[in-house]
Amino acid sequence: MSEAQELEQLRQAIDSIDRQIQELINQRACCARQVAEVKEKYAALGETVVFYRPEREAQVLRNVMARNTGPLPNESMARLFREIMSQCLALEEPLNVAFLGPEGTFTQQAAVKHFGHAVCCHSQVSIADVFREVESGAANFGVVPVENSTEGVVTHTLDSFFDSSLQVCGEVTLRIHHHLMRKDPEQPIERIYSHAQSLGQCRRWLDQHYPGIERIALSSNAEAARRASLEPGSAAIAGEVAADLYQLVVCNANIEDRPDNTTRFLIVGRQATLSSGEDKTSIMVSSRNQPGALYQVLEPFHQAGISLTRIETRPARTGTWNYAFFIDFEGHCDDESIRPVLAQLQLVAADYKWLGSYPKAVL
Ligand SMILES: O=C(O)C(=O)C[C@]1(C(=O)O)C=C[C@@H](O)C=C1
Repeated sequence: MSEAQELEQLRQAIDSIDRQIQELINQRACCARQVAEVKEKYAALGETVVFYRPEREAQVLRNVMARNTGPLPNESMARLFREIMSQCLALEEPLNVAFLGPEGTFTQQAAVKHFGHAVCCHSQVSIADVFREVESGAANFGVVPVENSTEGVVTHTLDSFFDSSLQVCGEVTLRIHHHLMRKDPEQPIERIYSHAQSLGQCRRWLDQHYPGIERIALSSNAEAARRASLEPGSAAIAGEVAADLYQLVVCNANIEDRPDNTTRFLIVGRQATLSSGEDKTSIMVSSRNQPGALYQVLEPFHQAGISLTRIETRPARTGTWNYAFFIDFEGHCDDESIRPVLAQLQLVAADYKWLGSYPKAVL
């Protein structure tokens, strides 16, 4: 057989498989439509029907990864199913998602990674605006950064929970790669723009390569890229999406000081999420101002053998030198093992707020 004949044979096989895949995807979409009808049928009169089910989506993606035999890697396969589910959900209900903008931010990438491409993403200028959009019902969900593995907590996000009724209904992590980008690489660099967090994540690289050059913190990396696209003597540190969006040349790729640089984002919404089997819970507690108070807050976790994934301190709103602790731990508030712990916490804490139970990030 010639090369052309061999290719022709294999391509016919691919065409036939594609037809079957397409047929099956449409069958799946029909099922999703029926699921929507069932949800509508059983919703109480006047009750908002909840189409988006994060716990089920997490289970579907985990199942895909668990049964995958390759040659496609688990994560690539799960990403394909992420998109299929995103399109299926759009048939049930098109979702509006508010994210910390502008266009081209890592938060936008996180939103797409979590919900897939079939949602409508709406850029917001601040974290407070993301919360407001969701609280008012203008958006179904919001996506905000909460912590970075190099630079630590995003305080604005944590503080937004003090006065908000929104719940955490999901988390998503994104490996962050920073690039130095320019409009015209021939021009000498006079200043470098980026978000303060990103300047911090590339501090050592900048000290080594551009020690005397002014670093200017802006509201976002995408804004930094936009400015660099307008000013010939400027460079920006941002991600690939921003470079594409503002047609900048990447002069130095992956300049983050730590190769495992990762940001965690929260999905906030107005609905509680059921248990997916592998969940996390976020709470906010403040301890009484007395000896052993923090110990009392942590003791129930220790007794129940529950692993804390994060603890963060923020000044509380209740008075000077009072503190609130933001605690994330493994488990769902409905789990048998978690319920008594939360009950105990409410007894010992001066203030207690449950922020949400949600599936652990799958992708
Ligand atoms: O199982 C459901 O509740 C569905 O609506 C179906 C489906 C899916 O496509 O698998 C779609 C949207 C939901 O967020 C979860 C899953």
